[in-house]
Amino acid sequence: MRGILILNTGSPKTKNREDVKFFIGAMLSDPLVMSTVPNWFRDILAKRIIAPLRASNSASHYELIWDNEHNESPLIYNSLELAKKIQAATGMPTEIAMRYGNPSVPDAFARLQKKCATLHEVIVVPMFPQYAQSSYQTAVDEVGRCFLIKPHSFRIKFVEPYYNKPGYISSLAQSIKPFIEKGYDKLVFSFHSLPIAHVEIGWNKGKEFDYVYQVKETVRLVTKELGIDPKKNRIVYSSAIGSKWLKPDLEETMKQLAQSGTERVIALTAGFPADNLESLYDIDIVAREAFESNGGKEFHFVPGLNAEDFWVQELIKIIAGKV
Ligand SMILES: C=CC1=C(C)c2cc3[nH]c(cc4nc(cc5[nH]c(cc1n2)c(C)c5CCC(=O)O)C(CCC(=O)O)=C4C)c(C)c3C=C
Ligand SMILES: [Fe+2]
Repeated sequence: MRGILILNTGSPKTKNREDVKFFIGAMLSDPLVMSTVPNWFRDILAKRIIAPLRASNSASHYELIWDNEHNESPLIYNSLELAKKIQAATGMPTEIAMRYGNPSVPDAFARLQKKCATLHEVIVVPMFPQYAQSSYQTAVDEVGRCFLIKPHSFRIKFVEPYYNKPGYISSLAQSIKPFIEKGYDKLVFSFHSLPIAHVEIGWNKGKEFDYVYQVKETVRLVTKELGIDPKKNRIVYSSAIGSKWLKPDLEETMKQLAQSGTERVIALTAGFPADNLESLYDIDIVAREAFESNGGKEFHFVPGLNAEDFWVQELIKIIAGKV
């Protein structure tokens, strides 16, 4: 029997400052995330300097987007819902695991084995449509490390970034279409920003590792699928932590669009299939506020694909490509 592991970055255990600090420290002490800092200094910088400095501000953002009804971060809740639906639709045991924090990869492996004693293969599905060393690579490396640390009675296979897969493109198009039909001036595709140094490493390796190429391909294919005017699109980047990161910036672009007379904007992230801090806070709160307070009239946020039935069906087809 095969099993499925839905893999993502992770979220703090709670929205409390201490848990947020722990999560930020874990993320930033990852050499694939903070790669320009010497090894001996990375942990100190991440856990003792940046995390304590950033934690209160970041916790206040989590406070605004937290799923209080389910007492969970939206990212974890959405991932659990997706896993439940995939398991129900395929009959294959399905679990979630996070690169940082919980649920951890070893725990997810154990739960899959508990669900199925005859498990012979686990298909790992990193929930990153575009490749980045700080998202896809570090997550699959973690799965590899946890797999090799002790003997397992199953093998593992990885789903590759699906930035151009028809099922991802058509799902995005389907989620955007109702907003397009109401009329709009600009369609803003937001992606997580990256340090230029990471972008260059990927670009030198080729298209398979080239974040900006994959971002542009996703947008080109969705535009084609929707049959809309590419001149009304904007690609922007959010969450930059420094000047030498990918631009144009989401918030800055929203201000400029509003100030130059754009009235109706549709905004979404095509870089995160599951809603999280980056979509619910950066787009639906910060970008909305930047647009509306600068004279913009209508701001429409397209929710993530999360556990939408049409996406579940298409993701299963993407996963089946690995079977
Ligand atoms: C496309 C996926 C992601 C990329 C690429 C990525 C790069 C990246 N992130 C940081 C720093 C932080 N990321 C944080 C949270 C966070 N990041 C991603 C995804 C990508 N990150 C997710 C899904 C999350 C969790 C969001 C949630 O809802 O919980 C954080 C903590 C939150 C905050 O304070 O903003 C930090 C810090 C760097 C430095 C980086 C590339 C080098
Ligand atoms: Fe991040």
